Amino acid sequence: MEIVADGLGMRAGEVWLLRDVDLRVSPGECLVLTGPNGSGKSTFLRAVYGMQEPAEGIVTVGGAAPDERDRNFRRRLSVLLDDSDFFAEFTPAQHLDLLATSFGVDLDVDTLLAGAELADRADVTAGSLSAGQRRRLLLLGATARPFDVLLLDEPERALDAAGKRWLTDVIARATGDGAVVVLATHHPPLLGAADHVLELGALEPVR
Ligand SMILES: Nc1ncnc2c1ncn2[C@@H]1O[C@H](COP(=O)(O)OP(=O)(O)OP(=O)(O)O)[C@@H](O)[C@H]1O
Repeated sequence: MEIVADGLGMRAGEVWLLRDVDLRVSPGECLVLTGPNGSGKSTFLRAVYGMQEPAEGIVTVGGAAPDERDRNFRRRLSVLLDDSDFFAEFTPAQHLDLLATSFGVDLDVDTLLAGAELADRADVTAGSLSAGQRRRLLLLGATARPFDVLLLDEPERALDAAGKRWLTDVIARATGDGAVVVLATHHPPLLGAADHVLELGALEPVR
């Protein structure tokens, strides 16, 4: 599913966060969004997910306007924008079982948990995981399910050095499988995954 922005402009109140953005991200490619706090990275991700309308121009996903309310659309986009996809009373193994059931896929839960270094945490309630372990579980959930597009907002949050290397591998696997990945980051090494970089931060007043 290709992502296309054509003359895209997004505002926050009386400033343009981004304007006149033209880009095309094809299957197998990764777009990395960079820029300081408040520069519009999350806003761009919300536009791609159809949560926020552009003020100008258009963004399309797979040739159509994105709509997060559309179930078929949501099944093709995997999104990790905050920590909400998380059930504190479920164990990591139960999270992955639930995912396998809802997407009708077989998941090798033990291998996935081992890859995320969560094997010894498989059967404790997720509410008792550390911040970095919780992030690993969320990333695992977002990437173990089928998707054509993966949207990640600061996926490196709370990860240690080994976790960040694992994240890099997970992203490479996703693009290698032909998905489009769009991620916002404050972790410069993730720019190594980028086929395209959108640098935000030139806030311009709305006249
Ligand atoms: N719902 C909203 N209503 C009004 N303004 C908003 C809303 N959401 C975000 N903003 C504003 O838009 C600007 C961009 O926010 P955004 O979250 O997109 O930045 P970001 O680049 O992701 O920042 P960070 O690096 O801190 O995550 C900020 O000034 C923010 O206050």
